Amino acid sequence: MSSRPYRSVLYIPGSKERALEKAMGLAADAIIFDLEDAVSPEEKPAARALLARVLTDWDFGPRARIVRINGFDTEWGRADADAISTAIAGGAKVDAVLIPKVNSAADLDAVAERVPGADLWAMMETALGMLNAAEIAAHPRLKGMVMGTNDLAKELGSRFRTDRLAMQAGLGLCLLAARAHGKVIVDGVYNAFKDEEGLRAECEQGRDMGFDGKTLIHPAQLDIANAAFAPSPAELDLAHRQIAAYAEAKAAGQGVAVVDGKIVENLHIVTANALIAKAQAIAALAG
Ligand SMILES: CC(C)(COP(=O)(O)OP(=O)(O)OC[C@H]1O[C@@H](n2cnc3c(N)ncnc32)[C@H](O)[C@@H]1OP(=O)(O)O)[C@@H](O)C(=O)NCCC(=O)NCCSC(=O)C[C@H](O)C(=O)O
Ligand SMILES: [Mg+2]
Repeated sequence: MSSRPYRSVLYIPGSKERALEKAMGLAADAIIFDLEDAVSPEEKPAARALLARVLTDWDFGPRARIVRINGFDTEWGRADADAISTAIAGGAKVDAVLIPKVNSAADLDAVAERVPGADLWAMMETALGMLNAAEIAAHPRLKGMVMGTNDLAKELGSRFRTDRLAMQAGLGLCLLAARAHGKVIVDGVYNAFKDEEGLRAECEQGRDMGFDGKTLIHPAQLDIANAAFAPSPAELDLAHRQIAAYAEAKAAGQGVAVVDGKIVENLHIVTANALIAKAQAIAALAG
């Protein structure tokens, strides 16, 4: 699995130069430069050219750069892929290409062939994609998955609920698939970008389920996601105490320690070390 943090993954319409400029100073772990749904058909050619320039000339620091292209079932998809491929060959820094509405591993093959120079990420947002999540996650070029909960709700005909009951089957299937194959997985967006409490609750739900972070649509959502998906001081304190107690137990010839009334075994030490490594990666990102 990636050691790079993906707590906050901000979508920016590829057509909005001002927002792209602003992103260079925002506390996002990763940016999705969007050519798909946030860009109107009329704006797509200009957005493609703008992104090629921006990704070559501008400095986005440690933020991961992910470009969401249009699907190959649209008139823009192949031209997007070719433009990104050419830009990469010309020096553009692109960490990954994000493919929308992935239904099967074959959808990834088509893009993989056309963009040899970047990792692939998949938007998980169709009913068929949910059912094929395991083969999609197993694709050798795939490094990450992004939940597209708006499109999924549209396909399911489901309604928004704060507990996201209708999403649970799909979220769970994709999480299982991503974890089985060691891939990054990021939760869907929270549309009401002025509703801080609602966003915080949904971030915490996603974090507790096991997601690496949340996709976001507005800079005002960054701090909440960054806080929710980072290890808390209390969690880090517990991790250090577990490691110390387990080392002591082991030295005394025992396989199990007890901390705060709960058993600590080797598997808990693996989790504790992963948590500390995550905190260190976040600190390194902040410089
Ligand atoms: C939602 C918005 C349309 C709101 O835009 P606006 O009204 O302009 O917001 P503000 O005036 O509050 O903006 C304040 C400043 O912040 C900058 N800004 C705004 N949004 C972004 C952004 N995403 N990244 C970077 N900077 C941003 C503005 O430029 C202002 O800056 P300044 O001029 O200095 O004051 C807008 O936020 C927006 O377009 N968001 C992105 C929408 C988007 O990308 N949608 C597609 C992805 S979601 C999706 O497709 C999900 C998935 O596929 C699914 O199926 O679920
Ligand atoms: Mg979508």
